[in-house]
Amino acid sequence: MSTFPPSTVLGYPRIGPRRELKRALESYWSGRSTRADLDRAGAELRERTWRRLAELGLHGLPSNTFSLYDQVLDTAVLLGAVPERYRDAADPYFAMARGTEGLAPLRMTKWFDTNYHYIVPEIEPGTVFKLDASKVLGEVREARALGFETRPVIVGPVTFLLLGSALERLEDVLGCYEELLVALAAEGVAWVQLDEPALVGDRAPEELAAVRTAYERLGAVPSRPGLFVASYFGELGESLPVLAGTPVEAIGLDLVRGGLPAADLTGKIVVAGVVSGRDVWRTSPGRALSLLGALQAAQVVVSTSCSLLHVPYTLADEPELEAGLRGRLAFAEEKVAEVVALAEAHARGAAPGTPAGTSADGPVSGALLWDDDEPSVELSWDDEPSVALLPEPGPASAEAVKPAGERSPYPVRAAAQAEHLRLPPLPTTTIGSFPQTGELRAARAAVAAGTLSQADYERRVETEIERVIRLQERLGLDVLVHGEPERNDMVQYFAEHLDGFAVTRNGWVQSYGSRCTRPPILHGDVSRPEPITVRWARYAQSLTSQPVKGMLTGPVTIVAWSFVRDDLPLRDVVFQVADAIRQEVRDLEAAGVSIIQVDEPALRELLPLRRADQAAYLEWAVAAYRRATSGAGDRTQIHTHLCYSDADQILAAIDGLDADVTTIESARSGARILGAVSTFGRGLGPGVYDIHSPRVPSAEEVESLLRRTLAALPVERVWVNPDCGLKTRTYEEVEASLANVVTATRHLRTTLGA
Ligand SMILES: Nc1nc2c(c(=O)[nH]1)N[C@@H](CNc1ccc(C(=O)N[C@@H](CCC(=O)N[C@@H](CCC(=O)N[C@@H](CCC(=O)O)C(=O)O)C(=O)O)C(=O)O)cc1)CN2
Ligand code: MET
Ligand SMILES: [Zn+2]
Repeated sequence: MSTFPPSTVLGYPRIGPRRELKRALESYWSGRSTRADLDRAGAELRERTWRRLAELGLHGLPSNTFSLYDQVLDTAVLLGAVPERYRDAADPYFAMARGTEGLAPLRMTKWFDTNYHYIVPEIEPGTVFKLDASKVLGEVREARALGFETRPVIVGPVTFLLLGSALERLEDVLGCYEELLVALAAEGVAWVQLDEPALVGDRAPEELAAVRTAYERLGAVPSRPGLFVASYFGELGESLPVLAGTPVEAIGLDLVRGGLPAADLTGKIVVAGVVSGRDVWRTSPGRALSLLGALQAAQVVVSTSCSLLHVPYTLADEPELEAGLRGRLAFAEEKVAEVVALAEAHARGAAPGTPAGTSADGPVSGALLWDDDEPSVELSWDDEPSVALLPEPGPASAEAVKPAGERSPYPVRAAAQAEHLRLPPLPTTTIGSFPQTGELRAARAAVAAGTLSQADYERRVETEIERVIRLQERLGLDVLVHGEPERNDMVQYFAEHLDGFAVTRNGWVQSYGSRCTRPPILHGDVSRPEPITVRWARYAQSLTSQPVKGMLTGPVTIVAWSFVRDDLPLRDVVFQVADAIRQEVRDLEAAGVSIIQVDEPALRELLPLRRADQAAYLEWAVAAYRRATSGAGDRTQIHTHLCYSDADQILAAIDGLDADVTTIESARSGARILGAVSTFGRGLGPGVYDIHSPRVPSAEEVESLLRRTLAALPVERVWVNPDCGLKTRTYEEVEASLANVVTATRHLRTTLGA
């Protein structure tokens, strides 16, 4: 087996530094360009990435890290797991990802504990696996034509099947992987990377047995590339000795979140993830080199802890960042430079902390890595003892805040709210955002460019709020929203109005498909200099006699979707944000807003991957939410919103949030949540409209989902709403869909005799 290149990354961003892929995709989807145009845009992005990685001095270049939508969907296509109903679609790949006329898309859910979403493979007993290696081989050839030898990256068989809840199909799938290895060897590929992040979670004995079977079988393929199994997002734990006992030549370890391996890896190549792919902080060279030096292995390769998909492209595109902060940061390109510099230092046998100084061959090598040698503190959410030993966070300000938990019990509040709000049965509402129009986005860009005044911008926001209010009145919705037109994003907007955060101009990170966010950087103590949303809420309420919900993002979500300082326990940081939101809740209430929604869609996302750590997390996360919301009086109705399909796993914690009403994704996931909600003790709105798809649901479809909800919950507690906010949809889609939602609800009310 050949040696492994001394430095590599597990994966790379693919949306393009200026979101070129987003534009190419959306242009193709809207019919403004052809599939060939899209493919050309993809090829340009791949070429640019390989060239840049090589320029930065990286030795082991990955391929197949590009995807037009999602790497798990690509793997399903690779293995032939395309459900029958999509096969005749004009473009089956995007039909699975987004749905088409009359055809709902596949489910989509969060990739482990990240804000990236993957398409859930649909594997039925009748699924026939059949290899289609064209994309993988195509990228290898494409890179080779440019002069680059690459290592294809593919989701591994165990993770793929666990994501598709079909581990029993291991034998069938392994046949395809064996065939793939043979094809790659015939192509002259030296190494292949199989990603197995699922192995960092708790794995049952039969799952560990599947790991053994899989890698013994693949290891036994007579003529094959070297096998590199990559783990990330945590420590392998009990999977490590199993994997180490198979013939795989190289094992990737996340040494940012996990510790040095406990198993004997002296016969293996260790691909050491010492540069974090999950944060934007510079790597401490001292810590990284001592880890590298401590590894006992046949070869130590320097790498990232996971794919760099989760960080922005480059600091070079952020001229406005304050210099002091900037000096502490590294985005993808800078992280690649760190990997290269660490590999050089490690090869020279540098003692920890020795400046590299002389590595003058790369444009960003030495200086970036070494000129500030402050050891950075480890990620605090792995830091259990410090979490346990934390003192209670103090109040945000000297002004005495009421202690958490002082609202009356739910039945008392529910009665007070019913009296005050006088809503019909099955009240209809939406989740907050209405379509973000191109005009609004352009107006924000114009303010940033100095070509539109703040006052003119604010008038446009008001005009949009009025349009949204009138539309909802016309549609006949019961609880209105202002539509969030003033927000670029539900997290970034709050970060821009709180002290302690920095935001980027081009720091885009893919969230799903063509959708991206610019995660703010939470680098200091958080506080709220002044009210954030009150003026918009007050304006919206002034336009109508219907109740308008105030709309806030919860503390866990603000932190989860930001890059967070690593010198404080995560819990402390979340409580700082909770105190700021608490002030906003009280100001909204004082302004006469009688329903306030505090979104917590990322509550599930930060749930630790190992069960042993989950209860402690849920306890403080729920406490932070209650701290943010419990300043409201009994008559004020607190809503929360979560949007992921496996909320059933933490339903008890969601109940613990003590919100009066919870709206939750359900339509996109075939209403599977309904099986678990009967014990839920408060108002609940399982979504009846999948907003991630451009499809308009019919009134019949909505009514049938509502009937299923009513079979699971008492009618007095049921709310009617979409799965999530409407910002990614067009007004045309939204009007038609919401009209059907209202029609279905009214029809159902008549059949209830209500
Ligand atoms: N942070 C976060 N995470 C989340 C969600 C979320 O809403 N926020 N929702 C869930 C699903 N994930 C999502 C992630 C992103 C988007 C989304 O719509 N993102 C927008 C960008 C939002 C944004 O920052 N918009 C800015 C910048 C918009 C822009 O593109 N401006 C143009 C210029 C304006 C123009 O002429 O069009 C440019 O920069 O080129 C604004 O509105 O101000 C997109 O990809 O299109 C939706 C859902 C889970 N995770
Ligand atoms: C990802 S959850 C989104 C909630 C937010 N209030 C919205 O409607 O956009
Ligand atoms: Zn949502």
